[in-house]
Amino acid sequence: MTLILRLLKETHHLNRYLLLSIISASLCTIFQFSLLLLTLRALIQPTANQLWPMLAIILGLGLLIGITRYGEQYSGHYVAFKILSDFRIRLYRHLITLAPARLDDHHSSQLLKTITQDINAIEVFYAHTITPIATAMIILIFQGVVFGHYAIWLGLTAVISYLLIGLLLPWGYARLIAPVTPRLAKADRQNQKTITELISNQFVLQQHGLTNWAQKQANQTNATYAAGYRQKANLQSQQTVVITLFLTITTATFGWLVIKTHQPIWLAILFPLTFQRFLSLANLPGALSNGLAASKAIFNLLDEKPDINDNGTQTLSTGQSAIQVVANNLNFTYPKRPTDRILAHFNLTAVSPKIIGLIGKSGTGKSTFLKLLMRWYDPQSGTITIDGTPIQNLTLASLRQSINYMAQEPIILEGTVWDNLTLGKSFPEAKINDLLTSVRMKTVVDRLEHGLDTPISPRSNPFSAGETQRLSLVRALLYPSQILLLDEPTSNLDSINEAIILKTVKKHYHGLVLLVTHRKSSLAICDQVLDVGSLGAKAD
Ligand SMILES: Nc1ncnc2c1ncn2[C@@H]1O[C@H](COP(=O)(O)OP(=O)(O)OP(=O)(O)O)[C@@H](O)[C@H]1O
Repeated sequence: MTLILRLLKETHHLNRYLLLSIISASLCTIFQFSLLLLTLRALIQPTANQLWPMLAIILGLGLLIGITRYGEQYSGHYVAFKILSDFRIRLYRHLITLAPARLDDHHSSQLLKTITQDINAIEVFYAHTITPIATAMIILIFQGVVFGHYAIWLGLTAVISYLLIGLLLPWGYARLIAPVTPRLAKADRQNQKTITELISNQFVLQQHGLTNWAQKQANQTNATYAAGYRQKANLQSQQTVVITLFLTITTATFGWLVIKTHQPIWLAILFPLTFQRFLSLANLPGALSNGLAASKAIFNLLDEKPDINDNGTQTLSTGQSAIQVVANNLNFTYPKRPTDRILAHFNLTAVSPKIIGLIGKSGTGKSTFLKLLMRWYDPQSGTITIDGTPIQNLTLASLRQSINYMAQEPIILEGTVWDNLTLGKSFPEAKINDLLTSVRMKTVVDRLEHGLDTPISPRSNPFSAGETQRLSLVRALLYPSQILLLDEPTSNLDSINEAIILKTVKKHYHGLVLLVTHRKSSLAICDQVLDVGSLGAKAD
């Protein structure tokens, strides 16, 4: 209930459209009911002198049905699409405050599900629950009163039948289906994950003769999913059968009452045609349970507090070339692994212009220190200062603009080669060509049919790993910054690529470079080498 109230509160600005949808839907059903009633009455009890007025009324009702149906669809879809876009925008905005830390942990696939599938489920929830329930209640009263006007027993039978079919049965089945839905969703996720892994890791599986084993795993998760799906489908078919049975019984009872109370026979024909709005409620349990589960996931994400705040007000002056970074007595554990201390009393001083190599055993915390410097996370205690200013006192924008970060896996964006280098800012082509020449990429790019205008994307990248890394160095050099963080940028590359990258950095970069590396050959360009283990990073 709290969830539903919060959903309504969060979308209160759309309430007038919801109301419009409910009013249009109710009017539409009232006009349909009146049309059926008048037509049946005219057919079964024809009166010659009423033919033309009757035809005019029927035509008028037809027109009104069209208009109100349009109003219902228009406002319903408006609410649904607005909710879709509003929640997406809110979630994206919120994610920007949570990222990069939130995307740095290992649950980003769940996050993507929340952004895509869960928002869609909320949209379905609004489209298929609130308006249908409210409309059904209005129609229940209206049709109950109309039938009651002919005979009180007819009115009562109609109301009880509507309640049974629109409320009690769906509610009963909702209780039966409720435990199955999350189980099914979990099995579905597991199944998709297993199959994706089976396909994407096929090479490794074949190499180790594990294809059959992986296939068995996939069959098992698939069987669990299929069993859950069958259970849900069975319950839903059962519900359809029970509803049909109830409809038959209530129609027969109503017909019998019509005869008993000497009412016109067309009332008995009209009655079974008046269930449309109540039958549509039968699908409610599915939409409701999916919608509630989805809103829970979305609200959990929206309620998540960022690991860092952006309360700093100072900015770094961008012009100066010399810069000093000091880490003083840092203590840090990742929020998700609070018992695993990564940095303990960690100290480091680095002054530009200099290339400083950071070395240390795998997992000691070299990349972690870079993440603290970029403020993906804040340390539990200790400070990092740049030119004497604690980085918490700087605006995030200023801090991050003063740092260029190149990771082991270069980032390729959807767009042309030019877009990927310039990130939308305008640069003289000669400057780009110069840098491309420095990293020996000019001829590689020129060989492409459309040169710098060639479209590339993470899925369709015509460059090798080394070439992509060299392009991302050009991007880094185009955007001036005082600090360049290189997180094992050459570890996947051959010595030629490594040499090109390091020589270009040495030649073109005049700020402070922190180079995390395991390769002895990379250390040759460093002015200073620091072993993070001796500075306070995790010893084992
Ligand atoms: N987002 C995270 N959440 C929890 N633990 C993390 C996270 N990122 C890294 N770790 C853990 O922190 C420790 C230090 O990782 P880090 O990547 O800083 O080490 P590293 O010295 O750069 O290692 P390598 O040389 O292998 O790249 C590791 O044990 C790692 O598993």
